[in-house]
Amino acid sequence: MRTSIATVCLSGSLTAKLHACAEAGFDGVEIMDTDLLVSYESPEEIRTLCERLGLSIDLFQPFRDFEGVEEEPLQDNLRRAEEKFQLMRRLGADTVLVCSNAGTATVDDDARVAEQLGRLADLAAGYDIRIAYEALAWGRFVNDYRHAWKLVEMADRPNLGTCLDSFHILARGHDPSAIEQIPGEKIYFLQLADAPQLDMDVLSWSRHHRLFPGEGSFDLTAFLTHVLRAGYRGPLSLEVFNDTFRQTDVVSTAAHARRSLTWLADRTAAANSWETDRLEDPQPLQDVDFVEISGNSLDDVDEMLAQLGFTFGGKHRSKPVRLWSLGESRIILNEQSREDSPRLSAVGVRVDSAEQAARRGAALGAPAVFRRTYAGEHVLHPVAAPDGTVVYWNDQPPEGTWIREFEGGDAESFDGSGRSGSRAACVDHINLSYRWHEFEEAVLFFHSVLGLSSQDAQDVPGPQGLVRSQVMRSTDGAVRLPLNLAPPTAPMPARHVAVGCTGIVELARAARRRGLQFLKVPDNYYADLRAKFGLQENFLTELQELDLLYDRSDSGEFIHFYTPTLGDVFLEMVERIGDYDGYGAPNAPVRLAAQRS
Ligand SMILES: O=C(O)c1ccc(O)c(O)c1
Ligand SMILES: [Mg+2]
Repeated sequence: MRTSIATVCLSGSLTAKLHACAEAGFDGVEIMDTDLLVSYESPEEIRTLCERLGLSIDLFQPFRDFEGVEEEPLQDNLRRAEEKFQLMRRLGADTVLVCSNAGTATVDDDARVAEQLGRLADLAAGYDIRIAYEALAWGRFVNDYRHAWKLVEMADRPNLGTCLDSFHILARGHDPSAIEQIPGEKIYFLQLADAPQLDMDVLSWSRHHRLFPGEGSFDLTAFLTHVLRAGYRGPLSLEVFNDTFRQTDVVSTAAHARRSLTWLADRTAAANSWETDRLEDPQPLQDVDFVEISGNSLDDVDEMLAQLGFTFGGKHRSKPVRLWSLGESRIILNEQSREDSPRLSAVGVRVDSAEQAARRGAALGAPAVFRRTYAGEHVLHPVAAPDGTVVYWNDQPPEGTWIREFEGGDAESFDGSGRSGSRAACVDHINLSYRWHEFEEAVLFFHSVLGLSSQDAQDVPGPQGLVRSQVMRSTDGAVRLPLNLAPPTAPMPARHVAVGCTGIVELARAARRRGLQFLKVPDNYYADLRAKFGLQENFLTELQELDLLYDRSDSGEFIHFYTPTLGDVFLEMVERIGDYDGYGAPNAPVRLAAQRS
């Protein structure tokens, strides 16, 4: 697989972009005219730099609005084109992108448009240039790839082909299967972009909200399958217009972009049982092994866990690390940390093969994390998520491995198996928050490295604007990670672990007796609950006395409460009744506001 990327995806000067593309391992680039015209380097200097960096210039995009015009403007368009062909000769680029006319077209006549494209191709032939004609989703008369291909076929020139762009095809809901009817050698170029499903005008959607493959909701695996079945063998090129990516660090965004193509090629090969470009398959996730909270003094967290009814599982025999558990939920407190305040620092998941999972992570560029282990200790293979949260894979039952390294736990109720108490508790979900420039990369990481799939994002009103919440989960829901994105200037929301339990009302009452203060819920909330659900008065009073929150769906009920925030982390206890499958989203504004006051 050859890979390429449009320079418009990235931030900075053209030379900085080219260096970053080479460093990320791309084979080539698409250069947009604007990137060149704002550069002080001559076309020859850019050509030499690309050669030195091992990058080919796979596509150049120098003008718009060529075809579908009357003869007089066409003459001027041909003149413009010839100047750009001369420039391409200096640049060493041999394929030019011509987008369907979105601005000046007045002629809706396929025969005349095909004839005009033919004249352009004949002019380009004198410069050994190929024309790749692309249907923009908002083209005036040509906005469907099948129409663009028909015009190319009608013009019938040896140096005229088409450029397919997944965004224009999938955003319009056009069936991509007809791609297989285009001869592969006539598909001159392939541009790939994912996008979230948005209900907005397609031009703004395209210019601001495209995403790298694996981060949105387009079925790019099926799309690429059609293109490869057609016989296309050119580069997979990313053309992702996105305001965030054009502001983030160019080197890390280029690496992030490159990983999205590794993921897409792997999943497409896997879906078709092709041998090439395959990685190890993602390991199905069984459940959450543990969650780790770090900080250099975690006494407050110990106290809070004891108040919640967690059992002390012992101290690690060689490190300042402690274990607490409630049922199957295990929380590790790690004081080997330079950070003052507690933060959620690691998540362990259980899989069939930790080594295979680690190999897939490495192939997708997830940085390996070194954690000191001593003789006889279970060796894990952690990697870092984009925000630094460490992810561990474990393929052994916890009682057979790392649990044994903890000594001096509460033997009465802690049976050494990692389980404690009789409550059927487990980690229900882990809520992670991201800064504006980390979010998409985190989605790609959890999707590609851990094999989690995205559910539809929701916007939750917070005190400083909408917080985007997107749940990533394993197929059976055993591992669920709601990811939160705060508005750019708002403080980062704290992260939290939600522990599922039964008998939450008694659990809350016992925690109160042990002195735990919950996050205070306003009385107005309970008046609203009464109006919304018509709850029994004594149940409502019980909820209110204990600061419990409540939600109900067609499939069940949800009762939950939050602890105060310690440093950057807090806990939530949740009880799911029936088949309730959400996260209490209607209550999130209450939590976000309470945490700010
Ligand atoms: O938004 C645009 O103008 C634009 C330009 C070139 C492309 O290949 C494209 O997909 C969109
Ligand atoms: Mg395009």
